[in-house]
Amino acid sequence: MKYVSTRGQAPDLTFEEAMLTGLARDGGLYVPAEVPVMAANDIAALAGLPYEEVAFRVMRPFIGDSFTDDEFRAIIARAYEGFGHAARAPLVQLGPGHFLLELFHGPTLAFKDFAMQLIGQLFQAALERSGQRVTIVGATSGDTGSAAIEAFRGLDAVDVFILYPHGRVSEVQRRQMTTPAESNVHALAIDGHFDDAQARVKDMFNDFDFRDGVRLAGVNSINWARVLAQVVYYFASAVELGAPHRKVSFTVPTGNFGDIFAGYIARKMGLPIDRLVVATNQNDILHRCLSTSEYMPDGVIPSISPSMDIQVSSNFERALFDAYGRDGKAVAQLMDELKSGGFRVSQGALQALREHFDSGRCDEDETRATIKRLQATTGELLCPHSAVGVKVAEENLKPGVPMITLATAHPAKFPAAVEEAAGIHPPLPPRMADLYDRDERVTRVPNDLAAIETLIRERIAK
Ligand SMILES: Cc1ncc(COP(=O)(O)O)c(C=O)c1O
Ligand SMILES: N[C@@H](CCOP(=O)(O)O)C(=O)O
Repeated sequence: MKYVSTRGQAPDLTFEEAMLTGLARDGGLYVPAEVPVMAANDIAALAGLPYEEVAFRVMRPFIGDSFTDDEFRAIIARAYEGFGHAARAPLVQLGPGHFLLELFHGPTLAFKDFAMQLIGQLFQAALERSGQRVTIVGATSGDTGSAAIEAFRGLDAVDVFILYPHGRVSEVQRRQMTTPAESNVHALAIDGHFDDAQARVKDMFNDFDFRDGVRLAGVNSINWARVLAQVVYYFASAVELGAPHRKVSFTVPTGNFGDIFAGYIARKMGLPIDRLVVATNQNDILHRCLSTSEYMPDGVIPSISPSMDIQVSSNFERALFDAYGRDGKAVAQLMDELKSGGFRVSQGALQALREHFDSGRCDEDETRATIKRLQATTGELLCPHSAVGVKVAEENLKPGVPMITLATAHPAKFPAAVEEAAGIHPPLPPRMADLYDRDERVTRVPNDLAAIETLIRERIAK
């Protein structure tokens, strides 16, 4: 199994190489050269299996010989043993034909744990084997950072630096990143918004002296292994509702396009997905692009679903690569245009995107109203991101095709917004009850590449 860059100018890599590399050296993102297809009877055979076994069967073809079957099974078992629900990703019915996939039972209460717990184990196994050390950098609007810190804290072979936008994450998210005491964890609060943090991370990957000097690795969804781990719950939930004998649709609260791209991969693998619906908050660049073909970032507006406050959506590049017939040059051209303001997707590529994706937008009042209404009618207390998904899903229900909305975070990560909307304060699980009493450790950094690189070099030299 080989991985190729979306910009066509970087060397092809194995799964393990792509995982440890993060961003391709031409600035692109790695994708499988070919997506393996699962036969309908192999999909049907997933019914009733434990989540871990579904994970093994779905991901195995992408791993090549990077890990043996026994190693990979053991890694998967360790990754999910700390989840607070036996089903890992339970499905709850919200109404006729509408289901919620609860992805927030992992250690940091967001869907990121599904991938991050797995790649924490994969990195550890690969680094032990090679005896190497790496410096992980990540940008976060709140959830990737806490999940990465939880997965990598205390690991000898890794220093982990997480850039989050100062003042723009929830207090629970911030404390999850700033309270771990392990010395290999470094929370950095950047002056700017998420897009700035993500741009600086990509700049570090494109600065080869720095990249090679500190052995840079990435854990954002630029890392293919992140996306792959998320493909699994599309299979697990669709099979629970009757796939492959029946089609299902998914609505996905979307920001960086990683989670919904995982659904797109599941569809390419043969899972009968009818529609993949992109749900955005008021930072609706993806909805606008799919509606009008124009991709023009116009500034991030802070919202009550802060993890989706993104205008430069990293994984959209992977979807564009396919939509442009895997033409790396065309993608590189679009990304150059993005640097100078934005781009317009060609009619052919737009049509290709619309074959898979629908989209919708949910504003702040609608988000609050959805949290309140769902709590009153179903008893389900949604986080604001999941509420965005539910509202957009309701507008896209189709008779005869079950809709699964991804619930991407636990309401307790966003207690202020949830309480304002529903009048209920969602408590943290008991294991996190002392989160507000723990000491915080964070470094404020300017939105300046050289300053951030200097700080990282100094910290890892200690
Ligand atoms: C709670 C939550 N919902 C939705 C999203 C959007 O997911 P993606 O960036 O994969 O589109 C994020 C951030 O990634 C998130 O943290
Ligand atoms: N919403 C994310 C943003 C980063 O996304 P990623 O999936 O590319 O890591 C967050 O919570 O940090």
